[in-house]
Amino acid sequence: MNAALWIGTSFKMNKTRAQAVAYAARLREAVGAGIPGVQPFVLPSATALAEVTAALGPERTVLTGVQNAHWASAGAWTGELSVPQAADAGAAIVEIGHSERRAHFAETDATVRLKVEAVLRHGLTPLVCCGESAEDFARGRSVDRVLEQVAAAFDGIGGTGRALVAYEPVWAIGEHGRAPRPEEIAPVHRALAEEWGDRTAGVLYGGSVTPANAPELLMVPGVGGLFAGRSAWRVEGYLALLEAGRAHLAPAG
Ligand SMILES: O=C(CO)COP(=O)(O)O
Repeated sequence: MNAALWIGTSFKMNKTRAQAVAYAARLREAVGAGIPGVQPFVLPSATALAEVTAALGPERTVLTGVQNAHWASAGAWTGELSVPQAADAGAAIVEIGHSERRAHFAETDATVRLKVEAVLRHGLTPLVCCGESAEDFARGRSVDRVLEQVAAAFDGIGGTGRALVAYEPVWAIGEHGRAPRPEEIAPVHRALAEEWGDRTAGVLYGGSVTPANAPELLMVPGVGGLFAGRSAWRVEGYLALLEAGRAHLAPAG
Protein backbone atom coordinates (compact mmCIF):
# COMPACT_ATOMS: atom_id res chain seq x y z
CA MET A 1 0.00 0.00 0.00
CA ASN A 2 1.60 3.22 -1.11
CA ALA A 3 -1.29 5.56 -0.67
CA ALA A 4 -0.24 9.16 -0.84
CA LEU A 5 -2.77 10.15 1.81
CA TRP A 6 -4.36 8.10 4.58
CA ILE A 7 -7.67 9.54 5.71
CA GLY A 8 -9.49 7.74 8.47
CA THR A 9 -11.83 7.96 11.40
CA SER A 10 -12.21 6.24 14.74
CA PHE A 11 -15.78 5.99 15.98
CA LYS A 12 -14.37 5.78 19.54
CA MET A 13 -17.14 4.33 21.79
CA ASN A 14 -20.02 5.26 19.53
CA LYS A 15 -22.65 3.62 17.29
CA THR A 16 -24.69 0.48 17.51
CA ARG A 17 -24.00 -2.26 14.97
CA ALA A 18 -26.95 -1.07 12.88
CA GLN A 19 -25.68 2.52 12.88
CA ALA A 20 -22.15 1.46 12.00
CA VAL A 21 -23.34 -0.80 9.18
CA ALA A 22 -25.59 1.92 7.75
CA TYR A 23 -22.58 4.26 7.75
CA ALA A 24 -20.43 1.64 6.03
CA ALA A 25 -23.04 0.91 3.37
CA ARG A 26 -23.39 4.60 2.54
CA LEU A 27 -19.61 5.01 2.51
CA ARG A 28 -19.13 2.08 0.13
CA GLU A 29 -21.72 3.48 -2.23
CA ALA A 30 -20.12 6.95 -2.20
CA VAL A 31 -16.50 5.84 -2.49
CA GLY A 32 -17.14 3.31 -5.24
CA ALA A 33 -13.90 2.08 -6.76
CA GLY A 34 -11.92 4.50 -4.61
CA ILE A 35 -10.13 7.81 -4.81
CA PRO A 36 -6.71 7.63 -6.52
CA GLY A 37 -3.95 8.29 -4.01
CA VAL A 38 -6.24 8.26 -0.98
CA GLN A 39 -6.51 5.29 1.40
CA PRO A 40 -9.67 5.57 3.51
CA PHE A 41 -10.01 3.66 6.79
CA VAL A 42 -12.62 3.29 9.51
CA LEU A 43 -12.08 2.04 13.06
CA PRO A 44 -15.48 1.11 14.52
CA SER A 45 -16.12 -0.42 17.91
CA ALA A 46 -14.97 -4.04 17.95
CA THR A 47 -18.59 -5.21 18.30
CA ALA A 48 -19.32 -3.87 14.83
CA LEU A 49 -16.01 -4.63 13.11
CA ALA A 50 -16.96 -7.83 11.26
CA GLU A 51 -20.24 -6.43 10.02
CA VAL A 52 -18.71 -3.10 9.01
CA THR A 53 -15.91 -4.88 7.14
CA ALA A 54 -18.47 -7.03 5.32
CA ALA A 55 -20.65 -4.02 4.51
CA LEU A 56 -17.68 -2.21 2.99
CA GLY A 57 -17.24 -5.09 0.57
CA PRO A 58 -14.55 -7.53 -0.52
CA GLU A 59 -12.66 -4.94 -2.59
CA ARG A 60 -11.31 -3.45 0.61
CA THR A 61 -11.28 0.00 -0.88
CA VAL A 62 -11.93 1.21 2.65
CA LEU A 63 -9.80 -0.56 5.25
CA THR A 64 -11.06 -1.28 8.74
CA GLY A 65 -9.42 -1.83 12.07
CA VAL A 66 -9.62 -1.70 15.83
CA GLN A 67 -8.91 1.10 18.31
CA ASN A 68 -6.72 -1.03 20.57
CA ALA A 69 -5.49 -4.62 20.93
CA HIS A 70 -3.46 -6.62 23.41
CA TRP A 71 0.14 -7.66 22.77
CA ALA A 72 -0.45 -11.34 23.59
CA SER A 73 -1.85 -13.59 20.87
CA ALA A 74 -4.26 -15.31 23.26
CA GLY A 75 -4.66 -16.11 26.91
CA ALA A 76 -6.10 -15.10 30.27
CA TRP A 77 -6.51 -11.36 29.68
CA THR A 78 -10.11 -10.71 30.65
CA GLY A 79 -11.78 -8.02 28.62
CA GLU A 80 -9.01 -7.70 26.06
CA LEU A 81 -8.88 -8.37 22.33
CA SER A 82 -5.89 -9.92 20.53
CA VAL A 83 -4.43 -8.94 17.19
CA PRO A 84 -5.33 -12.32 15.61
CA GLN A 85 -8.92 -11.87 16.85
CA ALA A 86 -9.03 -8.40 15.33
CA ALA A 87 -7.63 -9.77 12.06
CA ASP A 88 -10.23 -12.54 12.10
CA ALA A 89 -12.96 -9.90 12.31
CA GLY A 90 -11.51 -8.02 9.34
CA ALA A 91 -9.01 -5.60 10.83
CA ALA A 92 -6.11 -4.42 8.68
CA ILE A 93 -5.16 -1.61 11.07
CA VAL A 94 -4.64 -1.57 14.83
CA GLU A 95 -4.63 1.81 16.54
CA ILE A 96 -2.22 1.95 19.46
CA GLY A 97 -1.55 4.46 22.20
CA HIS A 98 -4.32 6.99 21.67
CA SER A 99 -4.06 9.70 24.32
CA GLU A 100 -7.43 8.66 25.78
CA ARG A 101 -5.97 5.21 26.41
CA ARG A 102 -2.77 6.66 27.81
CA ALA A 103 -4.79 8.96 30.12
CA HIS A 104 -7.55 6.60 31.26
CA PHE A 105 -6.31 3.03 30.73
CA ALA A 106 -2.71 3.12 31.86
CA GLU A 107 -1.27 2.79 28.37
CA THR A 108 2.44 3.60 28.53
CA ASP A 109 5.30 3.90 26.06
CA ALA A 110 6.27 0.37 27.15
CA THR A 111 2.86 -1.19 26.45
CA VAL A 112 2.62 0.75 23.19
CA ARG A 113 5.91 -0.81 22.11
CA LEU A 114 4.74 -4.33 22.97
CA LYS A 115 1.60 -3.76 20.95
CA VAL A 116 3.46 -2.34 17.94
CA GLU A 117 5.65 -5.43 17.91
CA ALA A 118 2.63 -7.75 18.10
CA VAL A 119 0.76 -5.97 15.33
CA LEU A 120 3.76 -6.07 12.99
CA ARG A 121 4.42 -9.71 13.86
CA HIS A 122 0.90 -10.61 12.78
CA GLY A 123 1.23 -8.65 9.54
CA LEU A 124 -1.24 -5.87 10.31
CA THR A 125 -0.61 -2.13 10.21
CA PRO A 126 -0.05 -0.38 13.53
CA LEU A 127 -1.35 3.18 13.75
CA VAL A 128 0.76 4.62 16.53
CA CYS A 129 -0.68 7.71 18.20
CA CYS A 130 1.56 10.30 19.77
CA GLY A 131 1.08 13.83 21.02
CA GLU A 132 2.14 16.24 23.70
CA SER A 133 0.05 17.63 26.56
CA ALA A 134 -1.12 21.23 26.72
CA GLU A 135 1.57 21.88 29.30
CA ASP A 136 4.35 20.49 27.12
CA PHE A 137 2.99 22.52 24.21
CA ALA A 138 2.98 25.71 26.31
CA ARG A 139 6.58 25.08 27.36
CA GLY A 140 7.79 24.51 23.83
CA ARG A 141 8.48 20.83 24.37
CA SER A 142 6.23 19.42 21.65
CA VAL A 143 8.93 18.16 19.31
CA ASP A 144 11.01 16.52 22.04
CA ARG A 145 8.03 14.88 23.69
CA VAL A 146 6.61 13.47 20.46
CA LEU A 147 9.94 12.20 19.15
CA GLU A 148 10.48 10.52 22.52
CA GLN A 149 7.10 8.76 22.31
CA VAL A 150 7.63 7.52 18.77
CA ALA A 151 11.20 6.39 19.45
CA ALA A 152 9.90 4.42 22.45
CA ALA A 153 7.09 2.88 20.40
CA PHE A 154 9.50 1.53 17.77
CA ASP A 155 12.47 0.90 20.06
CA GLY A 156 14.42 -2.11 18.80
CA ILE A 157 11.71 -3.05 16.31
CA GLY A 158 12.68 -3.64 12.69
CA GLY A 159 10.40 -3.61 9.67
CA THR A 160 8.42 -0.53 10.65
CA GLY A 161 7.82 0.31 7.01
CA ARG A 162 4.14 -0.62 7.13
CA ALA A 163 3.44 1.34 10.31
CA LEU A 164 1.54 4.60 10.44
CA VAL A 165 2.03 7.38 12.96
CA ALA A 166 -0.74 9.78 13.98
CA TYR A 167 0.35 13.03 15.58
CA GLU A 168 -2.51 14.06 17.83
CA PRO A 169 -1.68 16.87 20.27
CA VAL A 170 -3.67 16.20 23.44
CA TRP A 171 -4.78 19.85 23.56
CA ALA A 172 -6.37 19.52 20.12
CA ILE A 173 -8.42 16.36 20.68
CA GLY A 174 -12.10 16.03 21.45
CA GLU A 175 -14.83 18.38 22.60
CA HIS A 176 -12.49 20.27 24.93
CA GLY A 177 -9.74 20.51 22.36
CA ARG A 178 -9.11 23.33 19.96
CA ALA A 179 -8.11 23.08 16.32
CA PRO A 180 -4.47 24.00 15.77
CA ARG A 181 -3.24 26.65 13.42
CA PRO A 182 -1.05 25.02 10.76
CA GLU A 183 2.09 26.71 12.12
CA GLU A 184 1.46 25.17 15.54
CA ILE A 185 1.77 21.62 14.24
CA ALA A 186 4.38 22.28 11.57
CA PRO A 187 7.49 21.84 13.77
CA VAL A 188 6.38 18.40 14.99
CA HIS A 189 5.46 17.26 11.49
CA ARG A 190 8.80 18.49 10.16
CA ALA A 191 10.62 16.56 12.90
CA LEU A 192 8.54 13.42 12.41
CA ALA A 193 9.06 13.51 8.65
CA GLU A 194 12.82 13.84 9.11
CA GLU A 195 13.05 11.09 11.68
CA TRP A 196 10.34 8.65 10.59
CA GLY A 197 9.24 9.65 7.08
CA ASP A 198 11.40 7.03 5.38
CA ARG A 199 10.82 4.35 8.00
CA THR A 200 7.01 4.38 8.11
CA ALA A 201 4.13 4.34 5.64
CA GLY A 202 3.02 7.82 6.66
CA VAL A 203 2.45 10.38 9.38
CA LEU A 204 -1.12 11.57 9.86
CA TYR A 205 -2.46 14.55 11.74
CA GLY A 206 -5.42 14.20 14.15
CA GLY A 207 -7.25 16.44 16.62
CA SER A 208 -10.26 18.67 15.78
CA VAL A 209 -9.93 17.98 12.06
CA THR A 210 -12.96 19.25 10.13
CA PRO A 211 -13.84 19.53 6.45
CA ALA A 212 -13.22 23.28 6.84
CA ASN A 213 -9.66 23.03 8.18
CA ALA A 214 -8.63 19.84 6.34
CA PRO A 215 -7.23 21.70 3.28
CA GLU A 216 -4.85 23.85 5.35
CA LEU A 217 -3.81 20.93 7.57
CA LEU A 218 -3.01 18.82 4.50
CA MET A 219 -0.76 21.64 3.28
CA VAL A 220 1.53 21.32 6.32
CA PRO A 221 4.77 19.72 5.09
CA GLY A 222 5.06 16.14 6.32
CA VAL A 223 1.32 15.60 6.82
CA GLY A 224 0.50 12.36 5.03
CA GLY A 225 -3.16 12.15 5.97
CA LEU A 226 -5.82 12.92 8.53
CA PHE A 227 -7.30 11.01 11.45
CA ALA A 228 -10.65 12.34 12.62
CA GLY A 229 -13.13 11.72 15.39
CA ARG A 230 -16.21 13.90 15.74
CA SER A 231 -16.36 15.52 12.32
CA ALA A 232 -16.40 12.11 10.62
CA TRP A 233 -19.01 10.39 12.77
CA ARG A 234 -21.65 11.42 10.28
CA VAL A 235 -20.79 9.85 6.96
CA GLU A 236 -21.24 13.17 5.13
CA GLY A 237 -18.49 14.65 7.32
CA TYR A 238 -16.15 11.79 6.52
CA LEU A 239 -16.92 12.02 2.82
CA ALA A 240 -16.07 15.72 2.97
CA LEU A 241 -12.66 14.85 4.45
CA LEU A 242 -12.07 12.33 1.67
CA GLU A 243 -13.03 15.01 -0.83
CA ALA A 244 -10.48 17.35 0.78
CA GLY A 245 -7.87 14.65 0.25
CA ARG A 246 -8.84 14.23 -3.37
CA ALA A 247 -8.78 17.98 -3.95
CA HIS A 248 -5.39 18.26 -2.26
CA LEU A 249 -3.89 15.73 -4.65
CA ALA A 250 -5.61 17.08 -7.75
CA PRO A 251 -6.37 20.75 -7.10
CA ALA A 252 -7.68 21.34 -10.57
CA GLY A 253 -9.85 18.19 -10.69
O1 LIG B 1 -8.83 11.54 18.79
C1 LIG B 1 -9.07 11.79 17.63
C2 LIG B 1 -8.93 10.77 16.59
O2 LIG B 1 -8.31 9.67 17.14
C3 LIG B 1 -9.53 13.10 17.21
O3 LIG B 1 -10.77 13.36 17.77
P1 LIG B 1 -11.57 14.65 17.31
O4 LIG B 1 -11.47 14.71 15.81
O5 LIG B 1 -12.96 14.45 17.79
O6 LIG B 1 -10.87 15.83 17.95
